[in-house]
Amino acid sequence: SKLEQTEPPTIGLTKLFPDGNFPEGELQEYKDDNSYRTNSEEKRYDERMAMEDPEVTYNNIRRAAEVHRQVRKYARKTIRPGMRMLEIADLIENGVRNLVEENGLESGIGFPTGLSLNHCAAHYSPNSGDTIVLGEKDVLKVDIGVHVKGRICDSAFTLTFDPTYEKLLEAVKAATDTGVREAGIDVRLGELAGYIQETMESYEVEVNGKVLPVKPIENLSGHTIAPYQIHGGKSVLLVKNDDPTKMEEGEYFAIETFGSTGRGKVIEQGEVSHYARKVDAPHVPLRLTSAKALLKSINKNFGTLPWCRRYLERAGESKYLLALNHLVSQGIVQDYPPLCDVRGSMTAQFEHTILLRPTRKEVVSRGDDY
Ligand SMILES: COc1ccc(Cn2nnc3c2[C@](C)(O)CC[C@@H]3OC(=O)NC(C)C)cc1
Ligand SMILES: [Co+2]
Repeated sequence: SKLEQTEPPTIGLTKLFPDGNFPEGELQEYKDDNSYRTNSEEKRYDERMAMEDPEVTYNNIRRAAEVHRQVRKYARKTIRPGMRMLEIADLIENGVRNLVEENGLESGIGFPTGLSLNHCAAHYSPNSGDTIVLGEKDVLKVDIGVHVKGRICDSAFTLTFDPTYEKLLEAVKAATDTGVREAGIDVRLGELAGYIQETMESYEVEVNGKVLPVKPIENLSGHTIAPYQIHGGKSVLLVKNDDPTKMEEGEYFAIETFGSTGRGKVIEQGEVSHYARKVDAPHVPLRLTSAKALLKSINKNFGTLPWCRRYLERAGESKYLLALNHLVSQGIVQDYPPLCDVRGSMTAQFEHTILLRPTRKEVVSRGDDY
Protein backbone atom coordinates (compact mmCIF):
# COMPACT_ATOMS: atom_id res chain seq x y z
CA SER A 1 0.00 0.00 0.00
CA LYS A 2 1.27 3.49 -0.81
CA LEU A 3 2.59 5.24 2.33
CA GLU A 4 0.67 8.53 2.75
CA GLN A 5 1.88 11.72 4.47
CA THR A 6 0.34 12.31 7.94
CA GLU A 7 -1.45 15.47 9.06
CA PRO A 8 0.34 17.40 10.56
CA PRO A 9 3.14 16.29 8.21
CA THR A 10 5.74 14.09 9.99
CA ILE A 11 7.00 11.45 7.52
CA GLY A 12 10.40 12.07 5.90
CA LEU A 13 10.23 12.16 2.10
CA THR A 14 12.91 9.52 1.54
CA LYS A 15 10.31 7.16 3.07
CA LEU A 16 7.58 8.41 0.69
CA PHE A 17 9.89 8.22 -2.35
CA PRO A 18 11.85 5.01 -1.62
CA ASP A 19 13.33 4.92 -5.16
CA GLY A 20 15.01 8.26 -4.40
CA ASN A 21 13.52 10.03 -7.44
CA PHE A 22 11.60 13.21 -6.65
CA PRO A 23 8.96 14.77 -8.92
CA GLU A 24 10.03 17.24 -11.62
CA GLY A 25 8.59 20.74 -11.40
CA GLU A 26 6.56 22.50 -14.11
CA LEU A 27 8.46 22.51 -17.44
CA GLN A 28 8.31 25.61 -19.65
CA GLU A 29 9.87 25.97 -23.12
CA TYR A 30 12.27 28.89 -23.55
CA LYS A 31 10.60 31.68 -25.49
CA ASP A 32 13.27 32.20 -28.14
CA ASP A 33 13.78 29.57 -30.85
CA ASN A 34 16.54 27.22 -29.76
CA SER A 35 18.11 27.00 -33.21
CA TYR A 36 21.04 29.32 -32.45
CA ARG A 37 21.64 27.38 -29.27
CA THR A 38 22.25 24.00 -30.95
CA ASN A 39 25.92 24.47 -31.91
CA SER A 40 26.75 26.37 -28.74
CA GLU A 41 24.65 23.64 -27.11
CA GLU A 42 27.31 21.07 -28.14
CA LYS A 43 30.09 23.24 -26.70
CA ARG A 44 28.17 23.68 -23.48
CA TYR A 45 27.58 19.90 -23.38
CA ASP A 46 31.31 19.32 -22.79
CA GLU A 47 31.41 22.08 -20.16
CA ARG A 48 28.33 20.64 -18.55
CA MET A 49 29.67 17.13 -18.32
CA ALA A 50 32.74 18.54 -16.60
CA MET A 51 30.51 19.98 -13.87
CA GLU A 52 28.75 18.04 -11.11
CA ASP A 53 26.15 15.79 -12.76
CA PRO A 54 23.14 18.13 -13.00
CA GLU A 55 20.62 15.32 -12.62
CA VAL A 56 21.94 14.71 -9.07
CA THR A 57 21.63 18.40 -8.25
CA TYR A 58 18.17 18.64 -9.78
CA ASN A 59 17.04 15.70 -7.66
CA ASN A 60 18.25 17.42 -4.48
CA ILE A 61 16.31 20.62 -5.10
CA ARG A 62 13.27 18.60 -6.28
CA ARG A 63 13.29 16.81 -2.91
CA ALA A 64 13.45 20.24 -1.19
CA ALA A 65 10.58 21.49 -3.40
CA GLU A 66 8.36 18.50 -2.55
CA VAL A 67 8.97 19.17 1.16
CA HIS A 68 8.02 22.81 0.47
CA ARG A 69 4.75 21.83 -1.26
CA GLN A 70 3.66 19.39 1.47
CA VAL A 71 4.47 21.77 4.35
CA ARG A 72 2.85 24.83 2.73
CA LYS A 73 -0.29 22.79 1.91
CA TYR A 74 -0.68 22.05 5.64
CA ALA A 75 0.26 25.65 6.57
CA ARG A 76 -2.29 27.20 4.18
CA LYS A 77 -5.13 25.17 5.70
CA THR A 78 -4.01 25.55 9.33
CA ILE A 79 -2.83 29.17 9.75
CA ARG A 80 -5.74 31.18 11.19
CA PRO A 81 -6.31 34.58 12.83
CA GLY A 82 -5.82 34.28 16.60
CA MET A 83 -2.63 32.21 16.24
CA ARG A 84 0.60 33.70 17.63
CA MET A 85 3.42 34.29 15.11
CA LEU A 86 5.66 31.99 17.18
CA GLU A 87 3.05 29.22 16.87
CA ILE A 88 2.90 29.68 13.08
CA ALA A 89 6.71 29.61 12.81
CA ASP A 90 6.90 26.39 14.86
CA LEU A 91 4.15 24.74 12.80
CA ILE A 92 6.04 25.40 9.57
CA GLU A 93 9.53 24.65 10.90
CA ASN A 94 8.53 21.37 12.58
CA GLY A 95 7.01 20.31 9.26
CA VAL A 96 10.13 21.22 7.26
CA ARG A 97 12.49 19.55 9.74
CA ASN A 98 10.44 16.32 9.75
CA LEU A 99 9.93 16.01 6.00
CA VAL A 100 13.45 17.06 4.92
CA GLU A 101 14.85 14.76 7.66
CA GLU A 102 17.03 17.56 9.08
CA ASN A 103 20.64 16.41 9.24
CA GLY A 104 23.31 19.01 10.07
CA LEU A 105 24.33 20.89 6.94
CA GLU A 106 23.25 17.98 4.70
CA SER A 107 19.54 18.89 4.79
CA GLY A 108 17.32 21.28 6.72
CA ILE A 109 15.65 24.67 6.83
CA GLY A 110 17.07 26.90 4.07
CA PHE A 111 16.58 30.26 5.79
CA PRO A 112 14.41 31.79 8.56
CA THR A 113 10.67 31.36 8.00
CA GLY A 114 9.51 34.76 6.75
CA LEU A 115 6.18 35.81 8.30
CA SER A 116 6.11 39.51 7.42
CA LEU A 117 2.81 41.29 8.15
CA ASN A 118 0.95 44.09 6.35
CA HIS A 119 3.28 47.02 5.49
CA CYS A 120 6.30 44.81 6.23
CA ALA A 121 7.31 42.86 3.12
CA ALA A 122 10.30 40.70 4.10
CA HIS A 123 12.88 39.59 6.67
CA TYR A 124 10.54 39.39 9.70
CA SER A 125 10.46 36.17 11.71
CA PRO A 126 9.34 36.15 15.38
CA ASN A 127 12.11 36.25 18.00
CA SER A 128 11.57 34.46 21.34
CA GLY A 129 9.09 36.40 23.48
CA ASP A 130 7.27 37.81 20.42
CA THR A 131 3.61 38.33 21.43
CA ILE A 132 2.16 39.31 18.01
CA VAL A 133 -1.12 37.53 17.18
CA LEU A 134 -2.32 37.14 13.58
CA GLY A 135 -5.40 39.34 12.96
CA GLU A 136 -8.46 38.90 10.71
CA LYS A 137 -7.44 41.84 8.50
CA ASP A 138 -3.72 41.02 8.29
CA VAL A 139 -1.84 40.32 5.03
CA LEU A 140 0.74 37.62 5.86
CA LYS A 141 3.74 36.83 3.59
CA VAL A 142 4.89 33.25 4.17
CA ASP A 143 8.43 32.76 2.80
CA ILE A 144 9.73 29.22 3.38
CA GLY A 145 13.21 27.88 2.60
CA VAL A 146 14.14 24.19 2.40
CA HIS A 147 17.59 22.91 1.40
CA VAL A 148 19.03 19.52 0.46
CA LYS A 149 22.84 19.46 0.20
CA GLY A 150 22.84 23.26 0.05
CA ARG A 151 20.40 23.47 -2.86
CA ILE A 152 17.79 25.89 -1.51
CA CYS A 153 14.16 25.87 -2.64
CA ASP A 154 12.97 29.45 -1.97
CA SER A 155 9.25 29.97 -2.50
CA ALA A 156 6.67 32.25 -0.92
CA PHE A 157 2.96 33.09 -0.94
CA THR A 158 0.63 35.59 0.71
CA LEU A 159 -2.31 34.71 2.99
CA THR A 160 -5.33 36.90 3.78
CA PHE A 161 -8.57 36.12 5.66
CA ASP A 162 -10.63 39.06 4.42
CA PRO A 163 -11.42 39.92 0.75
CA THR A 164 -10.25 43.58 0.83
CA TYR A 165 -6.79 43.00 -0.68
CA GLU A 166 -7.65 40.21 -3.13
CA LYS A 167 -6.70 42.42 -6.10
CA LEU A 168 -3.28 43.15 -4.54
CA LEU A 169 -2.59 39.43 -4.23
CA GLU A 170 -3.84 38.83 -7.80
CA ALA A 171 -1.50 41.55 -9.10
CA VAL A 172 1.57 40.09 -7.40
CA LYS A 173 0.78 36.49 -8.33
CA ALA A 174 0.36 37.60 -11.97
CA ALA A 175 3.60 39.62 -11.87
CA THR A 176 5.53 36.65 -10.49
CA ASP A 177 4.08 34.38 -13.18
CA THR A 178 5.11 36.96 -15.80
CA GLY A 179 8.62 36.93 -14.34
CA VAL A 180 8.72 33.13 -14.44
CA ARG A 181 7.37 32.99 -18.01
CA GLU A 182 9.70 35.70 -19.40
CA ALA A 183 12.83 34.38 -17.65
CA GLY A 184 15.26 32.48 -19.83
CA ILE A 185 18.87 31.96 -20.91
CA ASP A 186 20.33 35.23 -22.29
CA VAL A 187 17.35 37.30 -21.04
CA ARG A 188 18.58 40.65 -19.69
CA LEU A 189 17.71 41.32 -16.02
CA GLY A 190 16.75 44.96 -16.72
CA GLU A 191 14.31 43.87 -19.43
CA LEU A 192 12.78 41.14 -17.28
CA ALA A 193 12.18 43.79 -14.58
CA GLY A 194 10.21 45.82 -17.13
CA TYR A 195 7.84 42.95 -17.89
CA ILE A 196 7.26 42.37 -14.18
CA GLN A 197 6.57 46.08 -13.59
CA GLU A 198 4.12 46.24 -16.52
CA THR A 199 2.01 43.37 -15.16
CA MET A 200 2.08 44.69 -11.59
CA GLU A 201 1.06 48.24 -12.60
CA SER A 202 -1.91 47.03 -14.65
CA TYR A 203 -3.76 46.36 -11.36
CA GLU A 204 -5.44 48.58 -8.81
CA VAL A 205 -7.19 47.80 -5.52
CA GLU A 206 -10.18 49.55 -3.96
CA VAL A 207 -9.85 50.03 -0.21
CA ASN A 208 -12.65 51.77 1.74
CA GLY A 209 -13.94 53.39 -1.45
CA LYS A 210 -10.48 54.65 -2.47
CA VAL A 211 -8.83 53.24 -5.62
CA LEU A 212 -5.10 52.59 -5.05
CA PRO A 213 -2.56 51.65 -7.77
CA VAL A 214 -0.52 48.50 -7.09
CA LYS A 215 3.14 49.52 -7.05
CA PRO A 216 6.12 47.16 -7.46
CA ILE A 217 8.51 47.61 -4.50
CA GLU A 218 11.49 49.24 -6.23
CA ASN A 219 14.17 48.18 -3.73
CA LEU A 220 13.29 44.51 -3.37
CA SER A 221 14.24 41.83 -5.88
CA GLY A 222 14.46 38.27 -6.93
CA HIS A 223 17.92 36.75 -6.97
CA THR A 224 20.19 33.93 -8.07
CA ILE A 225 20.61 31.09 -5.57
CA ALA A 226 23.93 29.26 -5.17
CA PRO A 227 24.84 26.23 -3.01
CA TYR A 228 24.43 27.29 0.67
CA GLN A 229 24.07 30.91 -0.51
CA ILE A 230 20.56 32.36 -0.60
CA HIS A 231 21.72 35.35 -2.66
CA GLY A 232 24.00 34.27 -5.51
CA GLY A 233 24.88 37.82 -6.62
CA LYS A 234 22.40 38.64 -9.40
CA SER A 235 19.23 40.61 -8.57
CA VAL A 236 16.00 40.74 -10.58
CA LEU A 237 14.57 44.15 -9.75
CA LEU A 238 10.87 44.89 -10.06
CA VAL A 239 11.05 48.12 -12.05
CA LYS A 240 12.46 48.59 -15.57
CA ASN A 241 16.18 49.38 -15.63
CA ASP A 242 19.12 49.18 -18.02
CA ASP A 243 21.02 46.35 -16.31
CA PRO A 244 22.37 44.42 -19.34
CA THR A 245 23.37 41.42 -17.20
CA LYS A 246 21.95 38.22 -18.70
CA MET A 247 20.46 35.14 -17.10
CA GLU A 248 22.76 32.18 -17.83
CA GLU A 249 22.31 28.47 -18.41
CA GLY A 250 22.58 26.40 -15.26
CA GLU A 251 21.61 29.25 -12.92
CA TYR A 252 18.95 28.88 -10.21
CA PHE A 253 16.75 31.95 -9.73
CA ALA A 254 14.31 32.94 -7.00
CA ILE A 255 11.73 34.87 -9.04
CA GLU A 256 9.89 36.89 -6.42
CA THR A 257 7.81 40.01 -6.80
CA PHE A 258 6.42 42.34 -4.17
CA GLY A 259 3.48 44.73 -4.64
CA SER A 260 2.43 47.54 -2.33
CA THR A 261 -0.41 50.04 -1.85
CA GLY A 262 2.09 52.41 -0.15
CA ARG A 263 5.19 54.18 -1.49
CA GLY A 264 6.52 51.10 -3.32
CA LYS A 265 9.74 51.42 -1.33
CA VAL A 266 10.83 49.64 1.86
CA ILE A 267 13.11 50.83 4.65
CA GLU A 268 14.77 48.84 7.42
CA GLN A 269 12.49 48.92 10.45
CA GLY A 270 12.10 47.00 13.72
CA GLU A 271 13.98 44.36 15.69
CA VAL A 272 16.35 42.13 13.70
CA SER A 273 15.64 38.40 13.49
CA HIS A 274 17.50 37.44 10.25
CA TYR A 275 21.29 37.03 10.06
CA ALA A 276 23.87 35.29 7.85
CA ARG A 277 27.64 34.87 8.08
CA LYS A 278 29.19 36.63 5.12
CA VAL A 279 30.57 34.37 2.41
CA ASP A 280 33.75 36.50 2.22
CA ALA A 281 33.90 37.29 5.96
CA PRO A 282 37.17 39.09 6.87
CA HIS A 283 39.58 37.17 9.15
CA VAL A 284 39.71 39.78 11.90
CA PRO A 285 41.25 38.71 15.24
CA LEU A 286 38.32 38.56 17.68
CA ARG A 287 39.22 40.03 21.08
CA LEU A 288 35.88 39.09 22.63
CA THR A 289 36.06 35.42 23.71
CA SER A 290 32.27 35.09 23.65
CA ALA A 291 32.24 36.34 20.03
CA LYS A 292 34.89 33.75 19.10
CA ALA A 293 32.76 30.97 20.63
CA LEU A 294 29.58 32.24 18.98
CA LEU A 295 31.25 32.38 15.55
CA LYS A 296 32.37 28.78 16.01
CA SER A 297 28.77 27.76 16.75
CA ILE A 298 27.46 29.72 13.74
CA ASN A 299 30.00 28.10 11.39
CA LYS A 300 29.18 24.64 12.73
CA ASN A 301 25.38 24.96 12.65
CA PHE A 302 24.74 27.20 9.64
CA GLY A 303 27.88 27.87 7.58
CA THR A 304 26.75 30.60 5.15
CA LEU A 305 23.03 29.68 5.34
CA PRO A 306 20.81 32.45 6.81
CA TRP A 307 19.49 31.87 10.35
CA CYS A 308 17.53 33.72 13.05
CA ARG A 309 17.84 34.21 16.82
CA ARG A 310 15.47 31.31 17.58
CA TYR A 311 17.74 28.92 15.62
CA LEU A 312 20.76 30.09 17.67
CA GLU A 313 18.85 29.34 20.89
CA ARG A 314 17.79 25.94 19.51
CA ALA A 315 21.52 25.24 18.89
CA GLY A 316 22.14 25.86 22.61
CA GLU A 317 23.29 29.52 22.63
CA SER A 318 22.05 31.92 25.32
CA LYS A 319 23.00 35.49 26.37
CA TYR A 320 24.51 35.83 22.85
CA LEU A 321 23.32 39.33 21.90
CA LEU A 322 26.52 41.26 22.82
CA ALA A 323 28.72 38.73 20.99
CA LEU A 324 26.32 38.73 18.02
CA ASN A 325 26.35 42.52 17.75
CA HIS A 326 30.16 42.38 17.89
CA LEU A 327 30.27 39.93 14.95
CA VAL A 328 27.95 42.27 13.03
CA SER A 329 30.06 45.36 13.82
CA GLN A 330 33.22 43.48 12.71
CA GLY A 331 31.58 42.71 9.32
CA ILE A 332 31.66 38.94 9.89
CA VAL A 333 27.88 38.49 10.22
CA GLN A 334 25.35 40.51 8.20
CA ASP A 335 22.11 41.51 9.89
CA TYR A 336 18.93 41.79 7.80
CA PRO A 337 16.33 44.02 9.55
CA PRO A 338 12.67 43.76 8.54
CA LEU A 339 11.94 45.64 5.29
CA CYS A 340 8.77 47.74 5.56
CA ASP A 341 6.80 50.22 3.46
CA VAL A 342 4.84 53.00 5.23
CA ARG A 343 2.44 52.15 8.10
CA GLY A 344 -1.12 51.64 6.87
CA SER A 345 0.03 50.29 3.50
CA MET A 346 -0.26 46.63 2.52
CA THR A 347 2.34 44.51 0.73
CA ALA A 348 2.11 41.09 -0.93
CA GLN A 349 4.67 38.57 -2.23
CA PHE A 350 4.69 35.47 -4.44
CA GLU A 351 7.88 33.59 -5.28
CA HIS A 352 9.08 30.54 -7.18
CA THR A 353 12.49 28.92 -7.66
CA ILE A 354 13.30 28.17 -11.31
CA LEU A 355 16.14 26.16 -12.86
CA LEU A 356 17.56 27.39 -16.18
CA ARG A 357 18.25 23.91 -17.57
CA PRO A 358 20.04 23.66 -20.96
CA THR A 359 16.92 22.99 -23.04
CA ARG A 360 13.99 23.92 -20.77
CA LYS A 361 13.04 25.96 -17.73
CA GLU A 362 11.89 24.01 -14.66
CA VAL A 363 9.63 25.83 -12.17
CA VAL A 364 10.72 23.42 -9.45
CA SER A 365 8.54 24.89 -6.66
CA ARG A 366 5.28 25.00 -8.69
CA GLY A 367 2.30 23.32 -6.95
CA ASP A 368 -1.44 23.06 -7.51
CA ASP A 369 -1.83 25.95 -5.01
CA TYR A 370 0.32 28.60 -6.81
C1 LIG B 1 19.14 36.54 6.06
O1 LIG B 1 18.03 35.90 5.49
C2 LIG B 1 17.79 36.09 4.17
C3 LIG B 1 16.76 35.34 3.61
C4 LIG B 1 16.48 35.46 2.26
C5 LIG B 1 17.23 36.32 1.47
C6 LIG B 1 16.94 36.41 0.01
N1 LIG B 1 16.83 37.78 -0.38
N2 LIG B 1 17.88 38.47 -0.88
N3 LIG B 1 17.49 39.73 -1.14
C7 LIG B 1 16.20 39.80 -0.75
C8 LIG B 1 15.78 38.60 -0.30
C9 LIG B 1 14.38 38.33 0.16
C10 LIG B 1 14.30 37.84 1.56
O2 LIG B 1 13.90 37.31 -0.67
C11 LIG B 1 13.49 39.59 0.06
C12 LIG B 1 13.88 40.55 -0.98
C13 LIG B 1 15.33 41.01 -0.79
O3 LIG B 1 15.72 41.80 -1.92
C14 LIG B 1 16.64 42.77 -1.70
O4 LIG B 1 17.01 43.07 -0.57
N4 LIG B 1 17.09 43.32 -2.87
C15 LIG B 1 18.04 44.40 -2.90
C16 LIG B 1 19.46 43.78 -3.00
C17 LIG B 1 17.75 45.30 -4.10
C18 LIG B 1 18.24 37.09 2.03
C19 LIG B 1 18.53 36.98 3.39
CO1 LIG C 1 12.21 34.03 -0.58
